[in-house]
Amino acid sequence: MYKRVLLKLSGEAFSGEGGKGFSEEMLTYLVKEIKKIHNLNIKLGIVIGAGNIFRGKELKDFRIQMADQLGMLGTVMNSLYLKNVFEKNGIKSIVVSPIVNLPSVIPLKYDFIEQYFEAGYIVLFGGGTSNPLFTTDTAAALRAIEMSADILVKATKVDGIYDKDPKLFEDAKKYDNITYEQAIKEQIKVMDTEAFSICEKNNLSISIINFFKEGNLLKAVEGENIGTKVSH
Ligand SMILES: Nc1ncnc2c1ncn2[C@@H]1O[C@H](COP(=O)(O)OP(=O)(O)OP(=O)(O)O)[C@@H](O)[C@H]1O
Ligand SMILES: O=c1ccn([C@@H]2O[C@H](COP(=O)(O)O)[C@@H](O)[C@H]2O)c(=O)[nH]1
Repeated sequence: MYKRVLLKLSGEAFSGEGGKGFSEEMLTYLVKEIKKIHNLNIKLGIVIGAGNIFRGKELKDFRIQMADQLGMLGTVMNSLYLKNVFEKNGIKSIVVSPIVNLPSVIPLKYDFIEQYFEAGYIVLFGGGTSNPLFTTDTAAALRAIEMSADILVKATKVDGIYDKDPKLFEDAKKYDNITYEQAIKEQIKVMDTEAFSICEKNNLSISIINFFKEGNLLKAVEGENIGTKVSH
């Protein structure tokens, strides 16, 4: 079982697939799935996307730098939202972010992260990389390295990596294992090339799983390859 896990959650984990906003039903499901791994006493960091609010590239009439800043703020909103949901469910968490100065958000300081883990907090990393032109996949790779995670689990809406987008091609074939090199060479769109590259350089394996299948998150943390594993 992995002891230090960085979980990248799609913003759509809050809204349901293809949706916007926050769904009570989805949040109940999310808490149930998180409780299964939180009880294992692992050090858990979470990076949340903002697909349920804004993705920069979806805002067509905006300059990309502007749109991306809205996206990054969306990730902070999601982190705060999740902190509140966790609180109501007896789960201790803390929001850290390099981009905003708000009373419930702590500035990102590497030296303190371990103390939050030791005190039993889940650390919610908001604000992405703090730079436009990236996505939260790259932020997840960065934060995973910074917290010395054993694994980066990307919990998304497909069962893993396929040779082409399975949402568009019915005949797409799934890989159980793939190297970073192959993922980059084949320009696999499930995650940014930058994220694959950071993980490759730092020898951090990635597990891509379908978040919407009950029990998948627990299995991934226990080390089962239920989706696709990216490694050397
Ligand atoms: N080769 C591929 N294998 C698997 N999925 C692929 C592939 N190419 C494209 N995809 C698409 O990538 C999507 C997952 O990435 P996406 O960025 O949309 O989600 P996310 O990062 O989980 O969400 P968010 O933007 O909210 O963080 C899947 O829905 C899938 O359709
Ligand atoms: O480092 C980052 C991270 C995110 N953004 C912007 O936020 C949105 C939401 O993130 P997703 O990973 O797509 O869910 C993203 O589309 C970017 O617009 C950013 O600029 N920099």
